[in-house]
Amino acid sequence: MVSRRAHVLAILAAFVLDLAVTGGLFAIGNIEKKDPHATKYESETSDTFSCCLIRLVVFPLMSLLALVVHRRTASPQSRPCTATSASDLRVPLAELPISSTSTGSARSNSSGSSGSSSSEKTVFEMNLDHALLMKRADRRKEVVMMMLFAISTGMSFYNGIKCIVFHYDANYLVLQGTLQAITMIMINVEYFMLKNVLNKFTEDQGELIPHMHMHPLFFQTELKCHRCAVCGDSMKRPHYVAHICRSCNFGLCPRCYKQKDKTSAKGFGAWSVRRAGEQITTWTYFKRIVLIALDFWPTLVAALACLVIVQLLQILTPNVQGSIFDGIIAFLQHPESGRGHFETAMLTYVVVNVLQGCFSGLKALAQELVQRRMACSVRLQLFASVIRMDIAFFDTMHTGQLTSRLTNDAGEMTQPLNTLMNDLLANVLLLVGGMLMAFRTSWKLSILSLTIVPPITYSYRAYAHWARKVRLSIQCAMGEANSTATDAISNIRTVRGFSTEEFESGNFSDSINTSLGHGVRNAYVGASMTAFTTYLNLGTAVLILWYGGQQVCDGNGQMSIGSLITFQLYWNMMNNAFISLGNVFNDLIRSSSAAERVFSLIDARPDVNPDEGEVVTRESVKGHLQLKGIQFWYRSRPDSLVLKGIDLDLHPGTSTALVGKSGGGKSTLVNLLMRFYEPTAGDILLDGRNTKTLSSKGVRQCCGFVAQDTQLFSCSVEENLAYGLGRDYTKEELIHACKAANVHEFILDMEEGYDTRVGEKGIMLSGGQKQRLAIARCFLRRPRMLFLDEATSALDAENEAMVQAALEKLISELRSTVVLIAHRLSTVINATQICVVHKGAIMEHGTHEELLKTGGVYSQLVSRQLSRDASAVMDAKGKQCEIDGLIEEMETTGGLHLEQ
Ligand SMILES: Nc1ncnc2c1ncn2[C@@H]1O[C@H](COP(=O)(O)OP(=O)(O)OP(=O)(O)O)[C@@H](O)[C@H]1O
Repeated sequence: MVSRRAHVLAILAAFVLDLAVTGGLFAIGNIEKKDPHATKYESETSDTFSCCLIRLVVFPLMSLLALVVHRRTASPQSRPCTATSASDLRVPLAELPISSTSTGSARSNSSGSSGSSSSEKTVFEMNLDHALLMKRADRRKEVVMMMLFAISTGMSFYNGIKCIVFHYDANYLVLQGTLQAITMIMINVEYFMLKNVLNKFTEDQGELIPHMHMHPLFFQTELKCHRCAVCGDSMKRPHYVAHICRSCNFGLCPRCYKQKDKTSAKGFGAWSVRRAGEQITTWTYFKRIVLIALDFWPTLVAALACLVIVQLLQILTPNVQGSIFDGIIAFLQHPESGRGHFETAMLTYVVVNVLQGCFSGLKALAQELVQRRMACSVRLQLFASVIRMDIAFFDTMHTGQLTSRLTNDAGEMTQPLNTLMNDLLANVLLLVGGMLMAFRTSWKLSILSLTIVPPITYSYRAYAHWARKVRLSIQCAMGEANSTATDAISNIRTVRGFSTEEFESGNFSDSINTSLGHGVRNAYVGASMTAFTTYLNLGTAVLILWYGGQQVCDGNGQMSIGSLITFQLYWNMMNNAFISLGNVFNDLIRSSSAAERVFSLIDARPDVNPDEGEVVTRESVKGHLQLKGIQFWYRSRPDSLVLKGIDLDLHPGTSTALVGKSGGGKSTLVNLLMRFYEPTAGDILLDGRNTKTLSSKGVRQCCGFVAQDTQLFSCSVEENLAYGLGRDYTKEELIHACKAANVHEFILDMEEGYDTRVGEKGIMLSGGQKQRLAIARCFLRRPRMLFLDEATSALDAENEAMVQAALEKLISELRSTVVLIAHRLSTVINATQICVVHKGAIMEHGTHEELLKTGGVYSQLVSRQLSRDASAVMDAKGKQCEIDGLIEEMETTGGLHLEQ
């Protein structure tokens, strides 16, 4: 990082150089006093001198003024917030998630932070006030700097015009011309440096919270449709506040920001996916995209070679065209000798065009090939990275956002190659080549024309900076719209059931309209930019034709008609190249926003790398699991300790049932055993080895798992059964597993048997059928460790008994270690040990008989079931099991007649 002092010293050096150049021009003017044109020299040089002095005084003073204006506006003491700004903002603050509870219970409920103090509200208000003041201060600073920019542009134009009317001495022509050109450069360099140093002195430092994110975070309002990178929640109305990183795509909602002082927020580091100290800019993404393209370097080199040839031919064309016109004029003046000149020029023109067509085709082909391969490579990398992420990552990431990154963003971010070659490289070549040729044709006209370059450059830079933010907002809004649509469509039955179609449409249109709003603003500003640059170009064209035409009319041989036409063509070429370069910025910026999202995912690394650690296989594992002092909290809820020191010993060939109230932590425990998450404290040992040292992929390959919400893929029954098996299987094996899970008959009843497609997420099957398929999938796997999370909850008593029997067989045959979570006592009664999990701890454990004897929670549960005390059941699911029991009993006693 360059220090402020270095910036100031650089500006002083620039001023000294400017003064020296002006001194040089002035001195040459004085040497030539004896010349008949001495007065003219003196007046021109003294004029240059006064302009320089104005620059040395006015430029720093204006910058100082901008600094003072910024400081005074940004200081809360000197400018308290007015009624129409910050105080207005304060009023609805009570509705914000982090507002104090003192304002009412409804608010405290919505905030979910009943412990918030009123001082927190003040800090939040202060942040809002500060953000508002900084915004206003920046705007005022920009107004002063715009005035300075207008002055520097005026000076630049003045100097350009002076260059062409200046009476050069033949002896010092090169020196004087060079000094004039340097003066023009210095005017722009000084403005640029002053602006930079001013930004350095006025920039907001942000807040660095290293354990959360490696770049400083800035409090910002109006971030509608942006999502918190940690909890995945959208920023809330009315101010849509977030603490965002200006370097990468990271934003914290106020609620997650409140966790910043807690040590438990350590896990948030997974989101800071950049290497330490790396500053992410458009340029960074640009470099990375180039690096991806380099993977296909032979085709790329061919495309580049063709491009260079095409551009060189294009640069040659105006020269040949000028020669044709000069040839025509020579032919008119001297028909004998002029004809040859004309014919040679025409022949050259034809050859150049034929070659240009041929190489353009080759370039297009090579480029298309590289681009398609690149898109493929990015999508593969992105998916590979996403699919390897921790489950915790998916807890905080919305499916809609992820798919949007895979499809839209991944496609858009590969566009830069096109932009890079067709626009950037091609136009840079045209610009440089055109400039050299233009200087060769008329250096004075060239300097005059170049005066418009700085205003266009600065305008594009400012626009590009602004447009980047707008593009990001548009993408966020589109991502939000995607998420809403995905949510609504995948939960369409719930949406229809609750008649929330209008609510969902409202949410969708909210995001779409936000994106439209940003797009419309972008269109207006973009159009103004186009109009501005068009007028600048038009002015320059008028100047060229006016001054060039005069030189041709003077007839002193300084310029021929052909040269004027050639210059005009070169100028048009440079101009078009320059305008296209502006579009390059826009395209690169658009792609860089997409790249920002894609690379942030490609760079993300899981906390646990599935391939790291000692490899274990089904054959080498016995399945003895030991849990020692396991503690755990979810990263997205670091405040609540879900497991509070669990100790358990699970022997091979045994089954352990986890029972207890909903939310007690049973599924979480199974998730840890499956290594979906790593324990926050304590160790899990597999056959005496800490699982942290084992490859999580290997461990999972020894496991079978049936989740609460049975997950099937949109493919055939057989493909679902063999999913992730990793070995060959026989039809007999498959049928045996299905028979054990009592699913074989039902599969055969379907039209296409094992080839029947089950639909998206198994939509064509009933809950019980899906569960039985998932159990059969586990049986086919013959796992060392089997985890069943309410895997039989949707089965009737008969089916459940059959599955139980199959489980018994699995345990005795394979000596598998089985952990099952169930709410029905009938499911757990035969387990080797039963653990009652309550509020993250194991309250009691033992066999059914042992637990009945202790007279604890378990025995109370059993006795309440037996006494059919419906009001004393443990939970909603407890009620369900009583009803099941009642139904069974009534069926056997003949008291219940079910309609067929
Ligand atoms: N992905 C998650 N992120 C944050 N908190 C979670 C997550 N999953 C579960 N929790 C919380 O952890 C606690 C324990 O949940 P868990 O699913 O382990 O309970 P359970 O005993 O299995 O409940 P049930 O019997 O209803 O399935 C609950 O308070 C729950 O809200």
